[in-house]
Amino acid sequence: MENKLDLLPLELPGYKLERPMLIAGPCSAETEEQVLTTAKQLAAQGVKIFRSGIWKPRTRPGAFEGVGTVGLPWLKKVKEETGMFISIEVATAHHVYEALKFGVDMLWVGARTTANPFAVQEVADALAGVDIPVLVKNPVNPDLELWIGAMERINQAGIKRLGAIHRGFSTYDKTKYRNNPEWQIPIELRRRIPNLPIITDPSHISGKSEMIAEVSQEAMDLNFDGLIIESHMCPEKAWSDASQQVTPDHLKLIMDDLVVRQSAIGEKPRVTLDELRKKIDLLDQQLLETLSSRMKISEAIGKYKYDNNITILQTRRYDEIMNKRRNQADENKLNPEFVVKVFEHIHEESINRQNIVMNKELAKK
Ligand SMILES: C=C(O[C@@H]1C=C(C(=O)O)C=C[C@H]1O)C(=O)O
Repeated sequence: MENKLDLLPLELPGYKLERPMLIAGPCSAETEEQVLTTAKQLAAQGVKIFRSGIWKPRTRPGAFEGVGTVGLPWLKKVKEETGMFISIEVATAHHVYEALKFGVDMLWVGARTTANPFAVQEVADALAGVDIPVLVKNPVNPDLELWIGAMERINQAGIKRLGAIHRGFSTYDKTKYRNNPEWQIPIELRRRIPNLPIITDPSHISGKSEMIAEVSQEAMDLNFDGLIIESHMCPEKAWSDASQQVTPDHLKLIMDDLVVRQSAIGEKPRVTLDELRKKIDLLDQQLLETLSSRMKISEAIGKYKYDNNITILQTRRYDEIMNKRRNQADENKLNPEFVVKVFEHIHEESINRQNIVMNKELAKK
């Protein structure tokens, strides 16, 4: 499928966004005092774009669902008193109209909304004819097409200042992340739509304040364009997402420590990079040849199994292989989880190949 978005740079009036673009502010607007105090502290740290949740989609009923429209005048005040741009999440046409009424500068579509094309279309229709930057969070499920589809809907409504927010993906298993980053998905998004800015949300990926620096650094090293970080004047008292918010002072430390490497490859290091890349090309070639030889053996095994009436899947052998390869990972200084994933894919393909052999043999009869 073609991935074409009609894009303009993600700019705000009178403010050119530079890498890393930073959006910071509390998970939720709670009170006028909390919003203004947090905003002033952030503005003092040089933050230019303030975020705050007004309507909060919650997993279960009964949790704090945001203050709603009453919070919008507080944000307007933030804009007037600090000069920061203000940004909020919208999930319905009503949210869009209210946000625009109160001069919100930038909007984002949340992960749960992105997952629902009807909701995204409603937001897109409400945005028709409006020139405002819109960011689209990845859907909760690791579905790149759904993410791109949501951006296409917003783009088709005429929004050209578009960006993506990578906030990680829900998993049933508990991992060290609140939402698994699955970096390969935003990397693939970058490959497909190179001029689309991608902003990382380390707060929702990590779910804990002490991991935000690490995830932010990873985002920068993957050449993503910005960060959206939840910051609250008093995180432990926050009405939502207390564990993943940082104080404005903590945010400053994170930003000061962040190493922002250049994305372009300069003249001098190119020589060594070229050499290293040649080595990678050669190794990849060897990997492919090895894989091809392995598949040929699988096919021979497939023929043997056909002739001897044996099932393709041999669970005990498969199990033995997986255990061995997992142990060999360490010896080869490889991550065992990575090795297991690779061999799962190899096994799947090996089974497919044997299936094809068996079917061919069968057809000969
Ligand atoms: C190749 C075989 O068939 C299947 C594929 C395997 C593999 O590719 O490593 C292992 C076990 C079987 O499930 C085999 O039986 O050895």
